[in-house]
Amino acid sequence: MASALQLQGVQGNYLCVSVRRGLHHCKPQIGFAAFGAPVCARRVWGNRVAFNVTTCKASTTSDVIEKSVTENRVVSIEGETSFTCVMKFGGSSVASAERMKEVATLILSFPEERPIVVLSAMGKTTNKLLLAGEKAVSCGVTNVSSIEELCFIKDLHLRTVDQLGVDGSVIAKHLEELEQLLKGIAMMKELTKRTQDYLVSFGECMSTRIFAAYLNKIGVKARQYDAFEIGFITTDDFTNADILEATYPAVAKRLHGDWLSDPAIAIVTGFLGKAQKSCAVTTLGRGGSDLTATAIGKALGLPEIQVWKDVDGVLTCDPNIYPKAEPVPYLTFDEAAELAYFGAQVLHPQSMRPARESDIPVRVKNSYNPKAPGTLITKARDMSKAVLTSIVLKRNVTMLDIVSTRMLGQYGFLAKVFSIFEELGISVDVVATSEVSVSLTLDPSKLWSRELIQQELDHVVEELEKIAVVNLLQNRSIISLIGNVQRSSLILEKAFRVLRTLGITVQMISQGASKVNISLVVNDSEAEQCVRALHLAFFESELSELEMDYKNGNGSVHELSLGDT
Ligand SMILES: Nc1ncnc2c1ncn2[C@@H]1O[C@H](COP(=O)(O)OP(=O)(O)O)[C@@H](O)[C@H]1O
Ligand SMILES: N[C@@H](CC(=O)OP(=O)(O)O)C(=O)O
Repeated sequence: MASALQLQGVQGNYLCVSVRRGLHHCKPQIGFAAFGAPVCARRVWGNRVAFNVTTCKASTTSDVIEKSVTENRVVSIEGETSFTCVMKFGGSSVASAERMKEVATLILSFPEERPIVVLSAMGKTTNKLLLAGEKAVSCGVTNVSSIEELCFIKDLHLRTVDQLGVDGSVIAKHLEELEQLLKGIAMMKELTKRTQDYLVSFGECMSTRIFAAYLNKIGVKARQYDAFEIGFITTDDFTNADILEATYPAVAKRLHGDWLSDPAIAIVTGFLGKAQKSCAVTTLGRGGSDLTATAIGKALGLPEIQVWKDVDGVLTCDPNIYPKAEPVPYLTFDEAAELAYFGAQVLHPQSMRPARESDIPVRVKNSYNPKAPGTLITKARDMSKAVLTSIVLKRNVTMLDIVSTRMLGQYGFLAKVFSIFEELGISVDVVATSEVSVSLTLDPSKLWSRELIQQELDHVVEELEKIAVVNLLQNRSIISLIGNVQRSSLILEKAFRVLRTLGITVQMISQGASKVNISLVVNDSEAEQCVRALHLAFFESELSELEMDYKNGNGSVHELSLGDT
């Protein structure tokens, strides 16, 4: 019974709690009565309740706090007069002075919100910083000042400051330090992952300073924060760090405390953290600002997390592969996580975790088209009519066919295979097994952190060959069909009809335990064509379009009857 309540914190006269495990369907007092506390509900939103603690006995309140703490619940501070939502704007949304002005207008168009704003670096700044770092390794100290990417970054940020009419001093020190850092790299002729993280952090540090200065200039009180200074504690895995639990109470305390003493919109650097052991700046993996936003949402127990992009939400496939991709109105956390993990660039693979843990809805919106409804991501949705939600492509995957050299029925074969991957620290994506063989795919970049170099692959094969016959197949793609796997027969029937018509051989198929994903492995060279044809079959019901597309193809177009889509 006690586990029905999650303490959120005390603010002023209010004690805010999340009511969990179904109790939110009951009156909040019932949940609270689990602690025997005679209190009256002040305000209810979602599954959260704010109680006026001045109307209940102080000793009762501290009992609740103590009990929650000793039961090891997350204690975070939330208050009804503090922030109301987190809004994350990606690089494309803040790529120029013009875009920053539009984002400011957009934020101010929600006067009822008191947002925490998470920003990425401007435009392609992170890529440029990475390139500048690479060039610095070999260009020599005297040539650093003329590295093309450094000049571009300086020019972009100084121009933006100028066009927004804010004081250049907000970024002057950072630009100077950035050049010094690149000179240091040139001198050392080496760019470690740790230095690389420090290097790319300049992007978010500058975009947030410029934007906060602009808001203040137009009379909107804003305060800039570097995530690594306000409690974002991560592992020491530079370039792909993981947020640690200690982050949530620390971030909530800092942001909430500052609001209480001096209310201002918070402008926080996305993507960055502070390593627990070394205390150096870390990054959360490419696209990591989404994760910063959901972590802040969880820390403060906010009612909604908004992620603003340059597309009308999560789409039915990558619009760069197929421009007719359509927005998906609703997704579950599981679907969104799977989609992100299997390569949809639109969301960071880990970003759904904090939102799911705290059951906070995530809205993906378009900052270029704010009226579009976007995608709402929640714990559950009506799946009764859902078949396929989205098609995702992950390219440049390596596949391994591993056949045991032992007799049928040997136990421990799979365990041995996977222990080899564990020892070598290599992530496996998709797996299909029979009694004596296993086919699997390897993540080409270990969650975007580094390339699986040939040397490593050779080493894997060498190890596996001690127990099996191994066939290594490169240049493969995983096509993930994200949707209602309860209807897998329908999805597979339709998908295989499309692929047969195209003359494509599927080299592996796997249905994940998550129940939202069916993965097919094909050759890289065939993958985009497959995605387009599958999109046509699943999301565009006009048979005439199919006929137009396939009339010159190998198979019979009339076989591609769409059935119920
Ligand atoms: N399924 C998908 N839905 C939406 N966008 C996708 C999808 N797959 C790939 N993308 C790409 O992701 C981009 C948005 O993600 P990202 O560049 O990280 O945005 P931001 O920088 O604004 O955070 C889109 O412009 C689009 O090209
Ligand atoms: N700037 C970082 C972090 C990020 O989240 O960027 P974006 O929101 O533009 O994908 C990157 O490029 O990876």
